[in-house]
Amino acid sequence: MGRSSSLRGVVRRAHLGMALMAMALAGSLLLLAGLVALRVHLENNLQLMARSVAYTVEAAVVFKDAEEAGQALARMLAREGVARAVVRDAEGAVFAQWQGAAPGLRARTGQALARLALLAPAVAHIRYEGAPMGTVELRGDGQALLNFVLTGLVALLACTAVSGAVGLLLARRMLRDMVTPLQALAQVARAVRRERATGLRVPPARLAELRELGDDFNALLGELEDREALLQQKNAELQQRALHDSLTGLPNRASFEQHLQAAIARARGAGQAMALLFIDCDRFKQVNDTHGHAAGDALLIEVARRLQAQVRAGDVAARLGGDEFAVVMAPPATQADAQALAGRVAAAMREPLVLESGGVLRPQMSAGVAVFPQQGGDMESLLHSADAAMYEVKARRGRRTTDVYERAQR
Ligand SMILES: Nc1nc2c(ncn2[C@@H]2O[C@H](COP(=O)(O)OP(=O)(O)OP(=O)(O)O)[C@@H](O)[C@H]2O)c(=O)[nH]1
Repeated sequence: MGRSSSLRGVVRRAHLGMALMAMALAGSLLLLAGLVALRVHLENNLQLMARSVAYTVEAAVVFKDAEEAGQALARMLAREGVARAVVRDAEGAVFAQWQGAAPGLRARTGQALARLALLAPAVAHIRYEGAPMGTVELRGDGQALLNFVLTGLVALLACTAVSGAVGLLLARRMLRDMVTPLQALAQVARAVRRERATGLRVPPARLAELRELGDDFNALLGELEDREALLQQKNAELQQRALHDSLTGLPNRASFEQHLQAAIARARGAGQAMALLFIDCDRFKQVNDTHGHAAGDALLIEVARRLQAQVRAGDVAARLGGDEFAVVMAPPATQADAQALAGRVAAAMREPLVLESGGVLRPQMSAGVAVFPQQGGDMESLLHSADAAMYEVKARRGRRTTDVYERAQR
C-alpha cells in the first residue's frame, strides 16, 4: 500500500501550486503583451529616428561628404538604442555607417532579443528636391527590450514569491478550520475506543459541515454513553440477582459457597480457625399454613434482618433457601466466637414479630455450629457437620425454643 498523504500536505500543495501557476501564467501573458506593445513603440521610435537621420545626412550625401555623414551618425545615435546605422547612396552602395558600443554579453543578448521579438530595422529614404538620393537603415540594439524583460522577470519573481506566501497563509488558515476539528474528532474517537471514555465530546467547529459532523458524533457518543450506563445497570442487577436472594436481599447459596470456600482457604493459609453457623426455622410450615404465605415471607425477611444485625463485619450471613440460613464466620473465629454468635442470634430471634394483620409470631430457630478445622477440613465436611449439628438440635426442639448444638463438645 502506498504512503497516505495528510490533508495538511494536500491542501498546502494545492494552494501553493495554484498560486504559483496563476502567477506564472498571468505574469508570462503580461510580459508577452508588454513585449508586443514595447516592440511597436520601439519600431515607431526607430522609424522617427531614421527619418531624422535621413534629413540630417541629406546634405552630406548630396555633397558626397562621407566623413560628415559618419560624424552626424555618431552625434545623433549615441545613447539612442540603435545598434547599427547604414547610409546608402542612390545605387545602394554603403556611403557611411555607424556601429554602437562594442558587443559584450549584454549587447549580444539585447540584439538576440530584438531578433526574437522580430524588431524590424527602420528604413528612411533620403531625397533632395524630390529625387531619391539614398537610404538610411537603423537597427535597434534591443536594450530597451532587455531592460523590460529583466525588470518584468524580477517583478514576476517577486509577485510569485508574495502570492506563494499569501497562498501558504490562506492554506494555513483553511487548514486550521478543517484539520483542527478533524484531529479533535479522531482524538475523541481514539479515547472512546481505547478507554471507553464515552463522556468526552468534540468542541464545535467553525465550518458548518464539520460542526454538523461533530454534533452528530457527539449525539452518537451520548447514545453510546446511555447504552453503556444501561448495560452496567443491567449487569449489576444480574449480578445482584445471581448472587442474592430476592426476598431477603441476603447472599444466596451460590454466593455463600464462594464465601465459605474463600474463608476456608484464608483460615488454612493463616493457620487460623473459622466457623460455620447453620440456622433453620422450627415449624415454619405452620406459619405459612396458619397466617398465610405473606406472613411467612415477612418472618423470613425479619429473620434475615436480625441475623444480619448480629454478625461481625467480615462475616457473611446468607439464606440457603426456604427457611434455612447460615453464617460464615471469617477467620479468626473460634468455637467460643461461634457459640457467642449463636447465643446472640438466639436472643435476637426470641423477640416477638407483630404481623401487619395484628397477629404475633414467636419465631423458633434451631442452630448448628461447625468449626474449621476441628469439625471439617473442607467445605463439604464442614457443611455436613453444621447440618448434622443443627438437625440434632431440631430433634430436641420440644424442650427449648432455640438451641445450639456444639458437636465439638460432645
Ligand atoms: N412464605 C414462604 N414460605 C416458603 C418460602 N420458601 C419455602 N417456604 C416454605 O417453607 C416451608 C419449609 O418447610 P419445612 O422444610 O418442612 O420446615 P418446617 O415446617 O420449619 O419444619 P421443621 O424444619 O422440621 O421444623 C415449606 O412449607 C415451604 O413451602 C418462601 O420464600 N416464603
